[in-house]
Amino acid sequence: MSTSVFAAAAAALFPPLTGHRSPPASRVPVIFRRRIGSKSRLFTSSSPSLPILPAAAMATDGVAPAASDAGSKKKLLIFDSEEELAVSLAKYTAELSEKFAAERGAFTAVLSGGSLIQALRKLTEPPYLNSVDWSKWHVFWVDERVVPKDHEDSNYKLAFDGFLSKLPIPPGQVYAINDALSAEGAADDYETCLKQLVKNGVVAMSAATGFPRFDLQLLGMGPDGHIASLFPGHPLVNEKERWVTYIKDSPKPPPERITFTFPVINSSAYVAMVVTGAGKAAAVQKALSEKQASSDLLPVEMAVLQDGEFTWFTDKEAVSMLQNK
Ligand SMILES: O=C1O[C@H](COP(=O)(O)O)[C@@H](O)[C@H](O)[C@H]1O
Repeated sequence: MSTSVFAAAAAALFPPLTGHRSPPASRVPVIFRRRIGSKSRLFTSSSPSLPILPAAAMATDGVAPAASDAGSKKKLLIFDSEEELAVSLAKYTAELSEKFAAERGAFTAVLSGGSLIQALRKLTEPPYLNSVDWSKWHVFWVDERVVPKDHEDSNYKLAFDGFLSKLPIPPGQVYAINDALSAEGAADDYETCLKQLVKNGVVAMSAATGFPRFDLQLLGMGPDGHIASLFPGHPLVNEKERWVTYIKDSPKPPPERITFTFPVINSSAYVAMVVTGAGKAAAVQKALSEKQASSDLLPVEMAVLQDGEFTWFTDKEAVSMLQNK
């Protein structure tokens, strides 16, 4: 891949790698930029109290290798095209699959629905089709619509048709919701399933939060800043106890859904937030620039990992409203 990568840090949000900082008063990210490649740009940050990623931890082709588990880190990758994003997302996911398969004998991958599934298409092609150890994969959904599995609105169907049906993942390791149950029943059932998988060691537990710690959550974001089925202004965004909950009045159809809660999303080891297109630029701009009062946070802004690495995979259109790109 003929790739250029720029490493950069937005001083307000992303502390620079070598100590350059914009004045604290500035709410507009000032970009510190260092050329390390050619077509995508990489912004990294960690919270001020946490170690800043060394340049060596950055990608040579737009993808950051698996990081250590210490602290919470944020990265912003900007690709010239969705095609390049898809290539990098496949490499990133394959590397994490290898890391966790070696470390714990299993790789727990959480999928969203929506545009994410199309962005995962490169994993279904060589070299990944043959090089990834698919037998180690355990697949979950961050949210699901309460519809039959063969319904056009089903996130399972979307993932099966576009991704899972092309991969040799053991069917018993693909954890779809029980579509014979009500929304309440399906959420309870999925939570019970997760608890069992924690007990038998397939899903890790976060010692820090007491919630399950998935290896990688591959998430999308709606134009309104929703992630999973956690919508702006909906009380579900404040759920603190449940692992999986349900919604019956989703503003985006269909209305009945089940969803992971923020404590589960935020306990992940890695999150890839995959966001493309100009229609999402306003939400990206809000999430990645000036911080608002906490009552005004979009769901995507509430995705803050306790101890993990959060990487935005974006294209130029999605970041078109950010300043100093
Ligand atoms: O309804 C949903 O929407 C979001 C975003 O979808 P996208 O097509 O705009 O990427 C998705 O992440 C979620 O899983 C899905 O249920």
